Amino acid sequence: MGNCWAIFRRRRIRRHIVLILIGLDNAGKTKTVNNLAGEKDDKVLPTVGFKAVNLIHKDTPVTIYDLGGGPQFRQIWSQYYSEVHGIIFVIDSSDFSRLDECKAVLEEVLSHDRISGKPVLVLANKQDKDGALDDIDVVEKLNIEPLVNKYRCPTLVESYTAYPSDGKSKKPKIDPGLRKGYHWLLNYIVRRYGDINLRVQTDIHADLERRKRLLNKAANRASQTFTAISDDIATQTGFENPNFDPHTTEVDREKNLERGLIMVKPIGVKPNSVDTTITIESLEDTDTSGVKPKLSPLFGRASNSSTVSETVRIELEPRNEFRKLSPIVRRKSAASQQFDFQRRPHSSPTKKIKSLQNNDISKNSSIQEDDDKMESLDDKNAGDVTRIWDPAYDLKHRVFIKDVELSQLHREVILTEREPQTKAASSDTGPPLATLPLSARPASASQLVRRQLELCSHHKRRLSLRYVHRNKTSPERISMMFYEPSKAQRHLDKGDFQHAATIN
Ligand SMILES: Nc1nc2c(ncn2[C@@H]2O[C@H](COP(=O)(O)OP(=O)(O)OP(=O)(O)O)[C@@H](O)[C@H]2O)c(=O)[nH]1
Ligand SMILES: [Mg+2]
Repeated sequence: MGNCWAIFRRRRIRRHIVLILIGLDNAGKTKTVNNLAGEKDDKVLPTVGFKAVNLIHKDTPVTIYDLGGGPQFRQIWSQYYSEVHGIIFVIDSSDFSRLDECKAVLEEVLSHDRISGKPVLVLANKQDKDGALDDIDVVEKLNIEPLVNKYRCPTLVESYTAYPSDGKSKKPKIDPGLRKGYHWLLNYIVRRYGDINLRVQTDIHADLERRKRLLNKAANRASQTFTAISDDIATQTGFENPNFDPHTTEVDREKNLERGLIMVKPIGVKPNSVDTTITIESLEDTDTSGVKPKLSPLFGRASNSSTVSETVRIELEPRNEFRKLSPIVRRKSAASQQFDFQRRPHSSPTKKIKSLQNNDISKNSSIQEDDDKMESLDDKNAGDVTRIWDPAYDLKHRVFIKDVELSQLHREVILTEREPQTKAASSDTGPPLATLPLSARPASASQLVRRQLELCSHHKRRLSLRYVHRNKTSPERISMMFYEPSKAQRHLDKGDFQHAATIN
């Protein structure tokens, strides 16, 4: 009865053994796996990436990943380590010049925490060549014994020759050394399948968790903080402001500063991060009692409480989505346009303000979408670190919502002027967009975001906002809000948002 139960249990376990076949390039890995699979191969080519071979061993399916051994492919080996039950490491035992490299690579593999402890078959290939090292020499030259003891890898070293097919027999012969080694490895795994597979599953799960954590981390890193300070600085720091007024004097700007006009300045920019979030702060200070606080960028006034500072964190859509949301205001009266885009301010507008005296941009503009154009411009400008201005688009204004360091992933909004809405009825841009609000071109990042909200409602897009409430005495409170657009609205207010959850 006990025997029956043992047989029943053994049958119930569905085994699937996964092996990797690695070693330096030209060691003969592909030739070896072809031998094992009984495949004829007159000529083998270097493996680019990997090749998966499925075999059966005593009713158990076996998958062997034959990985490319070239230096450029070795870095992908580790991606397979978690899911393998055993390792086959092939050595060209006739190539003495690469023994040191081989030793270093073997140690790197065995020391990997997803490999150490797993069974390893070391195959000393090309025994047919003159002077080839046999298995005992290989153990000695590669210092295999202390190595496998150190990393607790049950190991067998076998010497063999991966035979070429002779053309007569259907299947290539399998060298007895190879056969012996292969069977040893599979039998070892089958005997301890429960333990080894548990380890494999645990490693796979841990990898998935790690990947999730990394993704979350990347998303957090992607959050950039921008503090509202002024349009001038906005231009200097990557928010190229098409409404930047070159006629404003330095003194005026100082005054604006005192009045708390919005400036946009990235804080703590980390290279390689993606700017998916813009934070605009409205700060109110007790010392500036006579000064009216800046309007909250999204929802009217900042808090009236003198001690509270409010941070509005606006999650923008990912780049593609953002592009769809981005406003394009098409200019119709090109003749009146005097703006010199070749010499428009880039990184330091203050020095070039004088050159922009002729700017005569109408404040009466509205928003239209033009995805096709945006698409082509997006392609054109992908990776545009230096922001070369293309005269072909000289009637358009660009607003870069990113810092230059984040060049690969920058977002851009292209704005050109358009005639007032009354004339726009005959425009070629389609009727639905005519209902979009007439408003001045965005003067700052906050206005730009407000535009996104307007478009969001117009296009019935869902928008989520993550709020961070701060004050000087209590800890930060983070809450999420969602906006589900139901009807096109000219203005959005706090009441239009659903309060979804308080995170903290
Ligand atoms: N003489 C001899 N040549 C062999 C033997 N095994 C493989 N070769 C030859 O060695 C060369 C490389 O073999 P591959 O199987 O492509 O080597 P690999 O390890 O897969 O190389 P990569 O895919 O680049 O990592 C080929 O020309 C094979 O014909 C062998 O046992 N004896
Ligand atoms: Mg190969």
